Amino acid sequence: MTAVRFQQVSRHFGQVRAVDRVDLEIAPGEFFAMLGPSGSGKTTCLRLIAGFEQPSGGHIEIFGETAEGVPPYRRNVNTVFQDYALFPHLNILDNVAYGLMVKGIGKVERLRAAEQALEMVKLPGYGARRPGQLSGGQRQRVALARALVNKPKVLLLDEPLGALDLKLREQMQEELKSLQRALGITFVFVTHDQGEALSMADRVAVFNNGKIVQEGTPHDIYQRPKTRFVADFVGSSNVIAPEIMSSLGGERRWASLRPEAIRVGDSAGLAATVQATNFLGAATRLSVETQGTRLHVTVPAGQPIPETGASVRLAWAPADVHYMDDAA
Ligand SMILES: Nc1ncnc2c1ncn2[C@@H]1O[C@H](COP(=O)(O)OP(=O)(O)OP(=O)(O)O)[C@@H](O)[C@H]1O
Repeated sequence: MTAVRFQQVSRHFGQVRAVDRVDLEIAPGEFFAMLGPSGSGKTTCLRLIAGFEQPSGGHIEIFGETAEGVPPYRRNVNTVFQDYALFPHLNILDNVAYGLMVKGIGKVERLRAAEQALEMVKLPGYGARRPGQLSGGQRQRVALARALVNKPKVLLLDEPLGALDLKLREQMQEELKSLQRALGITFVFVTHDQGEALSMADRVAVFNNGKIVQEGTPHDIYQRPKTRFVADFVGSSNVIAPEIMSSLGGERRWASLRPEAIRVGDSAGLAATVQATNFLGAATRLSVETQGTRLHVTVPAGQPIPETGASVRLAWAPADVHYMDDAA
């Protein structure tokens, strides 16, 4: 059984092909990330699963049932929005219980379920407050509890951590991941943050121009990008032109080379000049120039950092060069 299946699904808005013949299969219990730049069609895909949009073409199934024509509230799916969409005039418990009230569940039962959901997201006892009395991270948890209380089979998350500062975002990434494991619910997560997708997801689909350009485990996507677009978008790889690869003794094809795969020394290797150094804390990022091409190199903390303007030699293991099928 597949949790979510897209067969040649499209969604057009006038001339815009927001989603363009997408095939997709998400397994039950999977943490699936949709990653891509702004306007690449991720949110529209999520809205198609939720039922807020209908496809212009193709077929969608959710747990084996045809989704076309089924309204959002009849799908076993809930969405957590980036802006959380909490009701400011209701207290937290009523916010969380709202979906159950709409379904006609009695007061005692729905408040008990809402309390449980608040415990799940580590906010027990916060029920009497109003959304305005909570921090951003706490509001985010309430939004999550409000979706979980409905016991959806698929939880859709649209950039749910976008409004949080970095530290809180990292903490919530871990919490979301462990909650997902504990509950076994299928999570479909939209983000334009490659670090977030790679660290949280079991599988990632990379979107560009309404299409999935690559799909795989975070490791696959990072280590073996199929195209220049994926190499560039997922983790700032060096993309090296065929002429340069062949002048370096490699194949005459486009290749990607991760900044951390390049070693900097002063004896053997490719001659390069340091153009800039950028201290990042755990590492320093160098920008170097060689044969008219600029490369990025990551030097881990504790190793000597050459000065700007210094001549250095670059080396890497041939196995770290990843040739790409397609130059698009
Ligand atoms: N209701 C709409 N009417 C017209 N065009 C739309 C509509 N919704 C989305 N689009 C267009 O469809 C394309 C894909 O949008 P979508 O929101 O799915 O992208 P996205 O990858 O989620 O981007 P973001 O990260 O900015 O949310 C964009 O060009 C967008 O302008």
